[in-house]
Amino acid sequence: MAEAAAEAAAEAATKAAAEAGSEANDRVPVVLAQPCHAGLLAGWADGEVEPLDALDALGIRVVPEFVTADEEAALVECLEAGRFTSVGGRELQNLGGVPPVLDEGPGMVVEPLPEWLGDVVAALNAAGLYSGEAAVPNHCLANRYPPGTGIAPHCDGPRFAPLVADISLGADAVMVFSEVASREIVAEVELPARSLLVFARDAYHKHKHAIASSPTYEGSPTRYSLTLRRVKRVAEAGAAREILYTDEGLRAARAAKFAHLRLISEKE
Ligand SMILES: O=C(O)CCC(=O)C(=O)O
Ligand SMILES: [Fe+2]
Repeated sequence: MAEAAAEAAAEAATKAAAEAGSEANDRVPVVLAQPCHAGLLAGWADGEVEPLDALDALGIRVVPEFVTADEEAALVECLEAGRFTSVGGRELQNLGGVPPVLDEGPGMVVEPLPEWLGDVVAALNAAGLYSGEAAVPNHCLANRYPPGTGIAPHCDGPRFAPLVADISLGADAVMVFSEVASREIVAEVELPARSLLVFARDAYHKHKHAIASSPTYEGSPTRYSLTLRRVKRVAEAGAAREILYTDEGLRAARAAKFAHLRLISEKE
């Protein structure tokens, strides 16, 4: 696709996503029960607890049944009320803003995370995942994988604080971690529907992760994931106004959005 056409498509998608956002925002919070998870991950992100196993030592842990089946259904319903943008087969919604691609510029113009997601963040916090404000997620990339799609090996990179909370909904998947330097596969981690995957430390910095293509048989379930992270560079309130209300700001924001879409569609 020619660059101009791609840019126009990205722009249309941005507009559609902005319009769709307000629909999804109206949804009430999905309240999570899971009292057993309180404190479960305290100190984990900083490597302050004894690892459970070799995976955990690398900075990878899966918490099965982080949400119940009812909560899963409610979360999927909230996602389906928003509008997904198709990027390289998989479909996504940027919630909380569009992460900046470039090192310069004012950073992400922060939009509040949708209300329906509020208790999910609270539950992660209650589990003790975040040791300080600098790690609390301000962004959620929601992925939807139509049959036959996945995500190629990639690192989430320096735009985010190195701590990912990834909730699987609707279907199981396997995440493959491979060492950046050697490309050696070090782990194939099962992500059952309703589980929470957290990864940090070496798993974040020294490994790529990938999701194999989803199955294509008739009636195969659709998988969704909520990937919650902290975007490190955010625009000051004044800068945000400049971006949103001046022609130059809007042009820069569009270019950044396009670069972001290109980045996430060209993983490896
Ligand atoms: O779908 C997933 O579980 C992983 C998504 C992912 O790696 C990403 O959005 O960066
Ligand atoms: Fe990722």
